[in-house]
Amino acid sequence: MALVTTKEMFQKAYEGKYAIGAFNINNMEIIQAITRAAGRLGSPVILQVSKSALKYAGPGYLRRMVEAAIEETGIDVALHLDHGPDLETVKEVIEAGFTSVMFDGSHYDYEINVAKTKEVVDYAHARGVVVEAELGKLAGVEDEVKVSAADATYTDPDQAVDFVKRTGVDSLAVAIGTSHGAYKFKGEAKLDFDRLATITAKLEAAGIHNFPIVLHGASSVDPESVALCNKYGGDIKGAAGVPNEMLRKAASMAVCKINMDTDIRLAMTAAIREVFGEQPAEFDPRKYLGAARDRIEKLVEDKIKNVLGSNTK
Ligand SMILES: O=C(CO)COP(=O)(O)O
Ligand SMILES: O=C[C@H](O)COP(=O)(O)O
Ligand SMILES: [Zn+2]
Ligand SMILES: [Zn+2]
Repeated sequence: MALVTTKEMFQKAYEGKYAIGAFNINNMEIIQAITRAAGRLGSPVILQVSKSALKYAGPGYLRRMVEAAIEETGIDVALHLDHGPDLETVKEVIEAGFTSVMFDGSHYDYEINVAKTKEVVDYAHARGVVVEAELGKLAGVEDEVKVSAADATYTDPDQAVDFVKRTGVDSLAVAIGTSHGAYKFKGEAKLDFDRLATITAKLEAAGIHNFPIVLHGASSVDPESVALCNKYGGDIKGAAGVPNEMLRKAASMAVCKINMDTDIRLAMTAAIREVFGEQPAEFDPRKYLGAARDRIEKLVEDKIKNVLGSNTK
């Protein structure tokens, strides 16, 4: 019933073999849709804000809207910085009351990623805020890239253990084949679950128990939303996401946080396009934003109940 960190959420999710949904937010309708769905299902939820969403809405606005949502629904919410690029942004959101931050140093050389992540961990932990970091490069494997080259971008299990030990992070985003956006796979969807299992086994062997793993780029890219967008003037071709059964499998393993933004964008756009397509005379924002809010609410409800398994937790 409050703004909380992800600590307890993740431990319960790990033991219960389910995952917490982490949904990107940037306006009131999206926040209401996610928290109302979660509230109805008695599910904890993570609301996450990217650097560009911070710029769009402002950290103070977002925190106050999230507080209003908590007041309305009574659920536990973690307010999280998504892909924090530097310590300065981390400081800004902690100042604004965020309870969790991600520092994404995955594009730096390994030792620099370790050093910068450690700096963020020291700063955040001193203020009661938890930290997610990223290791490995999140990008789909291109058909023409050889296995060895692809290997280099996936998270190395031994490095993951070293990274967690040296930085003291609370959770780790790994690269096992997902990618951001609506175009994740060219052919058949494939995730490296063996690698995920190895990462966990090595962490356990090193005495790091029940360590939460995070899956970015986990939207399933609902074909119905894509079709609606295209039916009403959109141009989204070759979109493909992570199948729900793979997300369920990840949730049953060490993955405690599943990130979804693209699915929300598509649901919102589909609903708005449909209103404009069917009712060209409509110009009341509450009509199309309300329809968008309804569609996002249904999406989140379905994810919580049928994919994440975080209902009544
Ligand atoms: O990982 C994400 C945000 O950090 C979102 O991923 P999607 O693009 O698959 O929704
Ligand atoms: O991980 C990326 C998220 O989808 C956020 O994207 P954004 O930077 O466009 O807000
Ligand atoms: Zn990244
Ligand atoms: Zn991400």
